[in-house]
Amino acid sequence: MIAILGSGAFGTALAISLAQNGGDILLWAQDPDHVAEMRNTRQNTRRLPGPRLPDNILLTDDIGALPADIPALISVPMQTLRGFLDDHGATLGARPFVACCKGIDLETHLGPAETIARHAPDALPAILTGPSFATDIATGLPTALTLACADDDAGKTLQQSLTTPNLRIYRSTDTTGAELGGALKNVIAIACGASIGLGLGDSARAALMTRGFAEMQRLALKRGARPETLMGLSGFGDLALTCTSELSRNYRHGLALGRGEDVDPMITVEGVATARAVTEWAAELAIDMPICATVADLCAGHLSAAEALQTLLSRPLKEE
Ligand SMILES: NC(=O)C1=CN([C@@H]2O[C@H](COP(=O)(O)OP(=O)(O)OC[C@H]3O[C@@H](n4cnc5c(N)ncnc54)[C@H](OP(=O)(O)O)[C@@H]3O)[C@@H](O)[C@H]2O)C=CC1
Ligand SMILES: O=C(CO)COP(=O)(O)O
Repeated sequence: MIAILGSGAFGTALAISLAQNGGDILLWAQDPDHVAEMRNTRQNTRRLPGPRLPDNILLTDDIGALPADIPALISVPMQTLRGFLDDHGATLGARPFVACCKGIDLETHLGPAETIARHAPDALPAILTGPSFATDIATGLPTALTLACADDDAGKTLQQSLTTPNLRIYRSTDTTGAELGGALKNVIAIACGASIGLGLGDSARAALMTRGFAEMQRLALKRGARPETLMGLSGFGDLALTCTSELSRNYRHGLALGRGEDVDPMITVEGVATARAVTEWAAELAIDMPICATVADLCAGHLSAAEALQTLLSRPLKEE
């Protein structure tokens, strides 16, 4: 049995895929009405309308009822992870906690696996990340993800249990590289969306992706990440997906800003808070992150998309 805590689009998609392996999947939502709705309709109409929830997905709002020892996949937005762990970490006790979110905490500047290590000290922290749209996973399209866990034996066990016929899991011990790649690519996706929204074309987007990747590497390597992790699914792979697809909420958020359209504050767009967190953090570490800083200003309304473009284009010329 595997528990998935958080019934958003991603948690639900993972539950549907993992259910193919035959064992029971416990899917927890914080709202009892949401649980009742999913039980009655066998669909998650609020967050992932369409795909049917197989019968071996057991729905619950009782987090205290989780069997001991089974891994808990935590699929809540990054800015709520710390509060979730403070509320439920002790109840969940010692077991693998697999973070399924992407971002950097605004207050602590920690990524998901680091947040688990700090706020749920009894848990074994791991992270599941990489290029994957919830709708692709839920509809059975082939998807490859990285499972990073510093304890390689525990990582191997998780890799086995999270692999499904359509979900191919690669393993890493570099949790820092995996969590920073997943967090930072969302910020660059907002920049790419904005450039397309402004009508700047595909060449400008390729430049932003490349220079954005240079920023991702700069910060991650300084934090001790391994270069090959950044080149892998959780870094380059997810950057490529998110910067080029309108299925991405981060990319669509940027598109709207570029076009001067309103954005919906109820949609989970992890790159907005992460842009701010990473800009503050990079300043503390004296790392140059001009694209991330410009995205932070754009999202905060301090710059228009056209001004953001001008900010980047007017920077002093430098060696690549
Ligand atoms: N969607 C995707 O394609 C992918 C998403 N991810 C990552 O997964 C994470 C979650 O995203 P996603 O599932 O899309 O988000 P959604 O917006 O679809 O759903 C967020 C879910 O989190 C729940 N939630 C929010 N705060 C809490 C809390 N404090 N305690 C318990 N539950 C809470 C919400 O519950 P409620 O409805 O009650 O508010 C909701 O069910 C993000 O970090 C995202 O980057 C990763 C890969 C793919
Ligand atoms: O992380 C994702 C794809 O890997 C999902 O991207 P969005 O959160 O931008 O929709």
